[in-house]
This record gives sequence, C-alpha cells and structure tokens, in this order.
Amino acid sequence: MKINLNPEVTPQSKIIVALDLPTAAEAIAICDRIPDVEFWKVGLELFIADGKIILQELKARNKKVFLDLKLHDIPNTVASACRVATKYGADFLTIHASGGKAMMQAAQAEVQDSNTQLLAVSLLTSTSARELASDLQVPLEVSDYVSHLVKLARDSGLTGIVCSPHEVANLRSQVKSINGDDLCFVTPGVRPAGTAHGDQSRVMTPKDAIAAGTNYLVIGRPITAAPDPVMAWENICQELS
Ligand SMILES: O=c1ccn([C@@H]2O[C@H](COP(=O)(O)O)[C@@H](O)[C@H]2O)c(=O)[nH]1
Repeated sequence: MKINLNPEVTPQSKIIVALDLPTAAEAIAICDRIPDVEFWKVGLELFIADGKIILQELKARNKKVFLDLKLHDIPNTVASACRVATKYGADFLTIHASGGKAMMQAAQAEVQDSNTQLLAVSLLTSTSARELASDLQVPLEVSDYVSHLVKLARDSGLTGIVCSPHEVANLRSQVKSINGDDLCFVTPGVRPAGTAHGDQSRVMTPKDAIAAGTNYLVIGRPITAAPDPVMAWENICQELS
C-alpha cells in the first residue's frame, strides 16, 4: 500500500530520521535505541555498504523507509534503477529534478504500479545562494530556481519534492500536482536551535519547518550524532507537540 502523505499529526509521524551510518549493525543499534521512530531514511553511505540487509531489517520491523539514492543519469539508466529499487519495498525514493523531464517521466513510469513514491530533489539544502550564482553559474534566485525544478517534477507526474523548509510555503501556493492534489514536501536542512549546521545552508528549526507547511522533516546528525540520541529525539518531539 502507498503511504499516507498527510500522516496523523503526532510529532513522530512527521519526522524521518536519516541513518547516515557506515554499517547496518550501527544503523540497527540506533533503531533499537529509538523504537518510536516510524520512518527511517537510508542514504548512499549505508546503501552502498549494507543496503539489502538494512532495508530488509527495517521492513521486518514494519518501519516506513525512504531510500534516498538521488538518482541522476540518462533516462533509461535511472528508470531501470528505479524499477529494481521498487523491489526493496521503499515508500519514498529520490531522483534529481535537474536530470530533466525525460528522466523523471521514465522513472515515474517504472514506479507507477508499485508502492514506491518518487520524490524529486530540487536544489540540495547544502547549496547556498552564493554557490548557486558563482559556482553553478545559475542566473536565478534560489526560490525561482527551486520553483522551476519543482514545476518540472510536477509536470513529470512525481509525488513529491525534496527542498529546504524555506521554500515550502511559496511552492505550496504556486504548484499543485498534475491531478490537482498538493505535492508532498519533504524537507532536510532541519536544525533544532543551538545545534551545528555543519554542511547545511538553507536551514530551519523543526517547529518553523512544520509551521511552513512541510509534510515530513528529515533529520539526521542532530539525532544520530548527538551525545544522547534518545534525548535529542525526545526533545524534537517535545518541540513539535
Ligand atoms: O537537499 C537535500 C537532500 C537530501 N539531504 C539528505 O538529508 C539528510 C540530512 O541529514 P542531516 O544530518 O540532518 O544534515 C542527509 O542524509 C542528506 O543526504 C539533504 O540534507 N539535503
């Protein structure tokens, strides 16, 4: 069954915790410590190390799974990878919107009849306005560039978008999905007040991100790298309740 994009409004159900860890054993240890987490994200490091093991383990625990592979290649290659990825039973899978419409449409066609819903990564939350202009030489404001990519993803039939919480409110009012429903906005770049931003640029607190209209928050190191991950998780849930 495809997951509900507007989960029950408990703090836990809106938080996806990123398991950016080097082995399945370390990831499982974190899952054991925080059994209340309902939705886990498996990214490149863990997938390359131990993808099959961790994905089977999370599904065996009846957890929701976000497989964050951020695929970006020619349409045939991405579509084939998406077809194979659906076999893991992931609820969300990411591809890069900057791969273009043909790539996204081909990918969407492969997941259409599965329970996996595709999200388009717009502009990485680590990218600043300065980098967009100077390094990437994109002559647009961040908000205009993200909006352009989101429309491409919408026109390609994707379910949702990965963007910074800063962009959600504007995008929600501007862009509906092709069937008229709201797009699902999934936002990394979330930092509780007082925690290190690290490599993230376009950040917001959990409470402000929810107020901005995010469907799901993605939070990694503020929980998994905290001195006490259980307390970090509980503090964020408390902030949202
Ligand atoms: O634009 C993006 C897309 C994906 N991510 C991923 O989210 C988590 C964030 O982890 P933190 O430790 O909370 O920074 C990470 O797995 C990224 O790969 C993103 O940050 N930005």
